[in-house]
Amino acid sequence: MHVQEHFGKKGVLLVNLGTPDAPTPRAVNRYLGEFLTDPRVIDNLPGAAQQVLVRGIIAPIRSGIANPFKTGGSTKLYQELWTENGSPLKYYGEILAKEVAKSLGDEYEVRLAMRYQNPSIASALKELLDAGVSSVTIFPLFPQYASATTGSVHQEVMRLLSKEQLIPNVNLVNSYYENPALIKVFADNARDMGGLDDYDHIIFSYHGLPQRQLKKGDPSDCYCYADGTSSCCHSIQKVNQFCYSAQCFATTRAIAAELGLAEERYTTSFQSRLGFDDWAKPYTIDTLEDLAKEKGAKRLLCFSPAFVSDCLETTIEIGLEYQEEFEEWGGEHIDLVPSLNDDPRWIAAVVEMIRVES
Ligand SMILES: C=CC1=C(C)c2cc3[nH]c(cc4nc(cc5[nH]c(cc1n2)c(C)c5CCC(=O)O)C(CCC(=O)O)=C4C)c(C)c3C=C
Ligand SMILES: [Fe+2]
Ligand SMILES: [Fe+2]
Repeated sequence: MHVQEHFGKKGVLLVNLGTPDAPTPRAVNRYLGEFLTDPRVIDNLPGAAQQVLVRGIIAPIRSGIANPFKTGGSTKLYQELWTENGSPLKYYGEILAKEVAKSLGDEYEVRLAMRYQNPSIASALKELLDAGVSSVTIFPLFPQYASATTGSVHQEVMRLLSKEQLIPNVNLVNSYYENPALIKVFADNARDMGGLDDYDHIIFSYHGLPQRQLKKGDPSDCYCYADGTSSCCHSIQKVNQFCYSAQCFATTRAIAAELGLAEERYTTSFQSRLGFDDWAKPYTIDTLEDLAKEKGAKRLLCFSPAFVSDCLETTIEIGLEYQEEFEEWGGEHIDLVPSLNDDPRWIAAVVEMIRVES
């Protein structure tokens, strides 16, 4: 129900984080340069210092461009991730946009954009505005809200729209961490693997965030993420409704409930820490070490419900790097629950959420 009639199509922008254009040091350097100079991603450095540090040191070293004789860390990982279809994050994003457009039909105009690199938000938004859409619905491909991801997407959209003479109706989707259809796809994907009881333990591993950012995002100041033992963000209320950590715990609870998992069978943990500051705890890597060394765990099942498609952080970081460490500590195998990717049930879930929001 809208306050005015809509003429023309409704625009939809599906936005994910972004990925390098190619698995080469130059492209990875460009990607990391844009990503890590975002003040919502590294939020504790003055602008000029962030530019110098990221573009002069962090991105060149991480991408390997600073050392022409050795392929750098992130570039090597992207080379392992790359498939004949390119980066999975972009490949599945493109399929999602195409299928969502097909399901929504003529009433809608749908585009995929990436917060960093390509296709850019600027180019996709321009296409929608040029098509004369009556509204734009921004649908970030992050089920849980974080200032560094969803917040940054929304800020970039608002920055671009603020320059327009004609600003259409705008809908900004914040999060969908408990969407029943999304929860069911993750749960069904685990069920389809068969034998949940055969696993020694189940991990729900989310992308981490610096504790500093979690504190800013949760006025309740409960520090639930500082050591992973406090339980104040293990329920969502008005005060912590946008807390990333609280939303992650809520996603875990919903999947666990759908599967009927007892609480002692699973752990929520956080991965992909960058830098020297404390991030949300427990760290996935510490949880794996404890499970292997102290609890004698051999077979683990791992959900990655902060990501809607395969990406570096799932396929490579968990599937290869953590797997290797786990084996060194005496474990045998970490099975990854398949991501949502181009699953028709996930596509239907997105279509349904967009119909409600637009
Ligand atoms: C799912 C939500 C994500 C949050 C929250 C997030 C926060 C965050 N990330 C970094 C630094 C890096 N992240 C990198 C890769 C990456 N991150 C996400 C998602 C979230 N990040 C995705 C989907 C990906 C993979 C993209 C792909 O191409 O497959 C990387 C690049 C890889 C590397 O060099 O290690 C960095 C760097 C920070 C600092 C941060 C919060 C402050
Ligand atoms: Fe990240
Ligand atoms: Fe919290």
